[in-house]
Parts: sequence; C-alpha cells; structure tokens
Amino acid sequence: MNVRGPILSVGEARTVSTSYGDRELRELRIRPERGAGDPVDVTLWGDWAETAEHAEPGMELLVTDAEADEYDGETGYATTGDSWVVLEPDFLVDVTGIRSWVQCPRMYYLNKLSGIPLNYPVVKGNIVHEVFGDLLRGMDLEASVSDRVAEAGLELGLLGYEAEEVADEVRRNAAAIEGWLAQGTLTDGDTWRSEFTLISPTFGLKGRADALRRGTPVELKTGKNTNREPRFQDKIQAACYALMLEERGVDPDIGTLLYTKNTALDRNEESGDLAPAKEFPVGNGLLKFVVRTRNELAAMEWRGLNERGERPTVPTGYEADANCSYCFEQDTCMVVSGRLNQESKAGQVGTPVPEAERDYFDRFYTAIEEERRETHAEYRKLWEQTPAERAADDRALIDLEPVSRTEIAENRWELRARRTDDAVSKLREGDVALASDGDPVSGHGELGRIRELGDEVVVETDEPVDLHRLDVYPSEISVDRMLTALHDAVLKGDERRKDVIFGGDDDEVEPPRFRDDHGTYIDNNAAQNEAVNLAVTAEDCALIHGPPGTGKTYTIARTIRALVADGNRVLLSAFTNRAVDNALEALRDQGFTDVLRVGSETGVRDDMQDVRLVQRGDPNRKAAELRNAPVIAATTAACGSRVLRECEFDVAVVDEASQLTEPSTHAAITLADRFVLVGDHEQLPPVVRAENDLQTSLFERLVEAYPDASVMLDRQYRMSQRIQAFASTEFYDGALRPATPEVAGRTLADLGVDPEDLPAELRGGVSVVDPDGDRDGNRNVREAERVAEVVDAYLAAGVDPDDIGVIAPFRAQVAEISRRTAVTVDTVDRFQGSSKAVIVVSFVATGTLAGPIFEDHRRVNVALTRAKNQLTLVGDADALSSDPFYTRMLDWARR
Ligand SMILES: Nc1ncnc2c1ncn2[C@@H]1O[C@H](COP(=O)(O)OP(=O)(O)OP(=O)(O)O)[C@@H](O)[C@H]1O
Repeated sequence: MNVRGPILSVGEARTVSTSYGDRELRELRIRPERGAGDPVDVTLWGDWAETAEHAEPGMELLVTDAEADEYDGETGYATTGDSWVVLEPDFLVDVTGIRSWVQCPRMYYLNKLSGIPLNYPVVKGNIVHEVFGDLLRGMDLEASVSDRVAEAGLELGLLGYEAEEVADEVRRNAAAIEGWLAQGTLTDGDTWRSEFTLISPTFGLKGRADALRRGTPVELKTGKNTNREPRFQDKIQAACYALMLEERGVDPDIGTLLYTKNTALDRNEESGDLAPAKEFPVGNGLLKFVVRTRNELAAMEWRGLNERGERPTVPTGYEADANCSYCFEQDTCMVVSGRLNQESKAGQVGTPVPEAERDYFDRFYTAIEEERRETHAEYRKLWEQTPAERAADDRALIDLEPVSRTEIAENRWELRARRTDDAVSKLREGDVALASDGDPVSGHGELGRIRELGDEVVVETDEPVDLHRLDVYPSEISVDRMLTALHDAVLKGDERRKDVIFGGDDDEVEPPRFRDDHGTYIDNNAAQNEAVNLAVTAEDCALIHGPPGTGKTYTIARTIRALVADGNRVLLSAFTNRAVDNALEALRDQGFTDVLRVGSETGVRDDMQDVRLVQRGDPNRKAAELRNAPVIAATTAACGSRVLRECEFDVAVVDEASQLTEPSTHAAITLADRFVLVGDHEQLPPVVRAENDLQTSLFERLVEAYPDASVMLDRQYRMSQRIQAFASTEFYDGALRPATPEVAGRTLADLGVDPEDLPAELRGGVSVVDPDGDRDGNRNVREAERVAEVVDAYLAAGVDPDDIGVIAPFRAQVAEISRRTAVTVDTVDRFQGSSKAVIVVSFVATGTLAGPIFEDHRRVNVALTRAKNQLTLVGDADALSSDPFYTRMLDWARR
C-alpha cells in the first residue's frame, strides 16, 4: 500500500541488528491520507534512511508498497524491498536538473538562473539531435544535415559560423549515429520513437527522452567519451527516463548513451573505447539512487521556500565532491557568488551588489519559485482530474476524432481532429497545448501549437500523435524566463538604471532624468505630445499611462518614429502578440515600414508575416537582418529567448506593461539602455497564479514612485461621453474626456439604426436589463437567454454582427451565451485591447453578490470601456445594489 502525507517529525538515525545483519533505519511521523489521517510512524530502512536526512517537518512524504506493522497497539508502516520513498512528490523536477545536480548542486542552481545561452556547442548539439530524429524516421543523411543546418541559420550566423563548416561537423557526428544504426546492433524488430515526453506523478519527474528503442531510453551526447562506461551524469539522465518508463509498466533493463564524437576519431586508434554507443544495465540500485538524488534536490527547493532565513537556501557546491577547477561553470559560479554574496565552494569574485538589489533579487527569486509551485499544481490536474473533469474545468477538449496526420514544412506535423461536442475551453488559436492520444500522462503526448479551433481542431507538432485530446499545458517556461530575466537585471544591468529600478542603497533616490529639448510631434493632442517628448528625452525611463482608447498604440508608433529619426535602435515589445502586431500596424499607418518582427509563424498576424524574421537561411544574411534592423518587434516572452538575449538596443518601448510582472518586464528592458513603459494599471494586472510581489507590475510601481516621469493620456477616441463617464470618475479622477465632439456624441444612430426600432431599455447609450434566473455555479442560463435576446434585438434593428460583442465574467457563462448567438462572446481578459460599437455585459450574479463577479474592479473597468456607441448591462439589480461600487454603476447606467 502507499502511505502519503506531511511529515510531523523526523527521528534520529539508528542501526539495528536484524537477521540480515546490521541495518540503518530512521523513523518519521507523518499524517497519512495527505494530512487527513491520524499521525503514524513510518520506518525508512536501509538506503532510504539517507532520504530521511533531507526530510523536515512540513515536507510531504510518499512511501509506495509500504507494509503495515502493529507495535504497542499502534499501526505503523515500513518500507519493503519494493518501496520507493519520495519527498515532495508534487514538486516536478526536470531530468536535466537531476543531471546537473549530480555533477554539482550549484551547477543546477546556476543553470536555472542563467538559462541556456547562445553558444556553438548548444546550437550544434540541437542540430545533431534533430538529425538523429530524422535518421530514425528514415530520412537521408545529407538531406537532413543541410535542412537542419539551414534551419539554424540565424543562430549560427549570430555566432559567426558558416553553413558549410557546421554541416561538415554535423555530418561527422551524424556519421557515428548512422554507422551505429546500420551496424546490425539493430534488427528489423527494433521499434523506435524519437523525442518522447514523459511525466511521472509518482516520482515528481518530467523530461523528454531523445529516443526510445524497444522501450529502453537512448540518449544522444554530442561529445566524446573514450571510456568504456558512459559518463555518470549521462547514465543518471537515461536512468531517469527508465524510471519513468517503469512507472508506465515497461521494464527497461538497459540504457544506451550515444557519443557522436567518438567516430569522428580514427576508429583504429588504440587508446580508449571508440564505439559510439555504450549500453549499461539499469538496475534497481541505480534507480533508487536516482530517486534519492531527486529527493535531495526537491528538499533543497522546499527549504528555499519554507525556511525563511535571511536569504533563500541555495546550493553552495559543498554538497557535492565535484572538483571546481575542472568545472566549465567555475567563472560564472564565482561571479554569481561574488555579486550576490553567496557562499560557494568555488569562491567569489567581484564586489557584492548593493543591499537593496540583493534584497530585491531574493524577494523575487522566492516569488518566482512560489509561482513555479503553482504551475506544478496546474500540472497535477493532468492526472488528478478525470478527462471529464478537465473538460468541465475548461482545461481540455476531449473525445476528439482524429482525421489526419500529415507531415508539413519544416519537419513538422499537422494533426487534424473533429470535435464531437461544442464544449468551450481556455484553449485559443495560437496557444501551445498538449496534444495526446487521450492520455497525456501515461499515453503519448506532444506539445504543439493550435492553428485552428473550429469544428475541426488543427494542431502543429514536432512528432505525430493520434489526436484524441487537447489539454491546456501549464508550461514552466515563463517561470524559467522570469528567473533568467531577474538574474540579468541584477547581475548585468547598468548601474544608473538599477538605481532607478531598485532604489539603490540611499534613501534619497535620484529620480529619472530627462534632456531639456521639447518638440512638437503630435499637434492635436497635448498629452500624447507630452508623452512622446518624455520618451524621446528620457535618459533613463519614461512612463506613459494610457486609459482605454486614448491612443496608446498611436503614441507608441509616433514615439518609435521619433526615436529612430534620432538614430536609435528600438525594441518594440508587449505582453501579447496582438499588441505587438497592433503597434506595427500603427507604424505602417504612419508610413514607417522598416521593422523586423520576431515570433513564430502561428504567433504573428497574417498581414505581418512579410516582416517576420525567418530563422532558416544563410547564417550571415540572417544575422545581418537581425543586427541591422532599426526596429525589432517581439513579445516580452520572446525577449527571453537566447537569440534576443544576444541583441542590444538604445531604447525598449514596452506596451501592456501593466500586465507584466517585474521580472517579465526586465526581460525586455535589460536589452536596452533606456526604456519606455506604456500601460494602464487601472486595467488588467499581471496574470500570475501565486499571490505575491509578481502581482504588481513594474509599471505601476514606477508610476507611483516617479510621477514626474509619467504622463497620462487623457483624451479618448472610443466611447461616447455617456459611456465613458463612469470609468472616468471611478478610475481616472474624472480626467478622462472624449477626444473630439464626434466621439463624445456617438450613438446607435451612427450605425444606421433607428433607435425607435429598439425596446426602450436597449437604447440611450448605456442601459440595464434585469433578467430573471439563478446563478448556477459560474453560469446563469436564464440570463444567457436574455443576453441572446438582447443581441437579437440589436441585430434586428440593423446592427452588423461584427459590431457587437458580449462580455461575461466566467467561461461557463461565455459558453452558455455562445450556444445562443453567433456574435463574439468572450471573457474580459480576451477583450482587453479591443472594442466594438455595441457591447453587452453579462454579470451572472443573482440574489447576493456572493463571490467575486469580475474578480476586481479593474476587470469591470475593462468590461465597461469596450463599447463605442452602446453599452448594455445585463444583471440582477438586487445583487448588484448590495455593493456600493455596483450601486454607483447602476445609478450611472439608469441615469
Ligand atoms: N492624436 C490622434 N489623432 C487622431 N486620431 C488618433 C489620435 N490618437 C489616437 N487616434 C485614433 O484613436 C483610435 C484609438 O487609438 P489607439 O488604438 O492608439 O488606442 P489605444 O489606447 O491603443 O487603445 P486600447 O485602449 O485598446 O489599448 C485609433 O483609431 C487611432 O488612430
């Protein structure tokens, strides 16, 4: 049986004599049934006693195949020969993390902080891996090499490599693979799968195996190893995959390491074992070692968050017996130790960063790790929820019927499947999701990008899957990128800028500075002109606060033109692809076209594909394209990629900055000398799961700290006077006004509608409809029907369907309404940044206002400021009047 629960206490190590001789043991007291049961003792025998050394009260313990024993009338549990002991099973460790941990725990920490840099061994390694996959799929070696080298054109170019020299080297590495594949090591009966994603709920592990051969793991290493045995850390990596395969009921007794550089040497050389493939037995002892190592790592991560000392616990390097003088990471290790004043075996160089910066680093390091835990909790739902529960939770589309799997350009696969119901989900076109054969955890799952989400679902993946189910994928990549951005901001950032952002060590922080030369850039809007001036003259940073429809995008485009005219190279970034593309469109409208868009084909809007940087091609040409563009446009997520981390800019202009966490903002602004943040902290805040410092954007903090460095755009080009009044008073101190009389006077009549054709309650610019019905969970069916009737009335009066939008607080209600109308229905989050002539808002609440409807007032602000001509609120007036804010809203709407 399995025993699982939080640890209450950890006993001392003891040695007892048994019939098998002396044995170590350690007792832990835990609360079983995940904390719900009465405390029991669990005895960890033998090597598992070592895991108990890392255990602490509060951590979660899992013992599989435990046996129950009675002692003094109390039931206790003990490990058996079949048991696995897992600490913090909910913490998902990546296999590559375990690999670096066994080399040196500090290396694990450094890799986490600095991410994967752009260097030749990494890029070449990737190419060889891709070629390996191609060879397994039966592709011709030459065709694969030239194809894969071309695909890496941009990265190679940035590193100063020519295609031919790389192709030669890859060919030599690939020859080892091909030779091995042909050697007869493989019989016809060999079944292969390349690139296989594995997740382990029991062991708290995840990773992607290079290949599986007859169910056993094969790992490819682009190095040389002339020893008989595979390298220890390489074995551990393969053993991790073996462990995860074992959990799926396969029993992989061997692992294979393929060292591709081995045949690059003369095969007749006497010294060393030059066979590229090295097999090793995967015994139970090795698997247990892997689990104990993972436990050690998970325990360190737990202490980092739960032992609140002065600084988070991080590895020092003394945990391992690695020799620092042989380590490639020695310099990095010493610099990080020196700058952050961390203890480390390698020693320290340099002077520590100021106290305020170290505190900032520690505070955000912890906040990001908390967010990682929340991401893992999302992950867990993949196996803790049944498919039906996940579908009901909007996290998966299930019961898809596969239609086709087609190999398409760039070695990708197009998977098509038919939907068998009209269920809604959080999934959207352009999202990365987990495509699977129905079971993403123990079946076959691949990450892919959603291309279409109609009656047919179309997903693009690297490997083919029978598409039966599509799940929201709780990626850790944004967490990882926040960490590297934090690292870069604190360790590499410019001193003056760091003073502005982190406050320096003095109480007296010198505010951002500006040059003193005012110009006229926009002549019909004083605040916009002031904003461009701030941005152009900023020596550190400028902050542009733009309420709804005030011309943020227009101002950004004008700013970028002015900056480029002054000889600056500009990075244009935003939280979403949509905002990046909107800004590019505004630039185009203003006659400026010299931009390069960095992003994936599916992420970038169709009409911006012509300026998208295609990474495939001649290295020199590709690198020059990136280096010479005066304006580069990419999402902040892309700014954390290894390609953009290599780029430098004079100015970074970041839109939607109020929706970005501080570390995500750093990802863009550390690439530039100066920065301009544009946003509105009265609209949607950063989307994070943890409740901590990540919830406040850098934009908001700086606007409050440096009011003189910010300007608020106060003329809006969207809403009629009637519609904007409430938002202006509630959120912008009454300062928001319509930009022109034409905007102020917008009505339904502008849409060619005769108001007389509408019921009285649907006219007048702003109106309220009070439906009957009851809230049932997150939906109100009667209200959904009423909303559909309202929409029909507008359609009948002649409003174009494209001019109407419906906003609801919950996806369940969005689904109810969508079933009843063909116009766009969505949640607030999906509506931010867009507008419609007519907006209908469904509030769902009935009776009392139990539970948040639009979670916070900033969401209501977004909902109420999307309409240009007519805004109709549908909601239970009694419920709404129970809250002062909504009472004021009703008063305004009924005026
Ligand atoms: N100074 C201006 N003169 C004329 N038109 C303008 C000016 N500023 C903005 N506009 C127009 O107003 C409309 C809204 O501007 P824009 O899209 O830039 O607003 P936004 O603040 O980015 O909107 P959102 O709140 O959706 O982010 C656009 O059609 C734009 O061309």
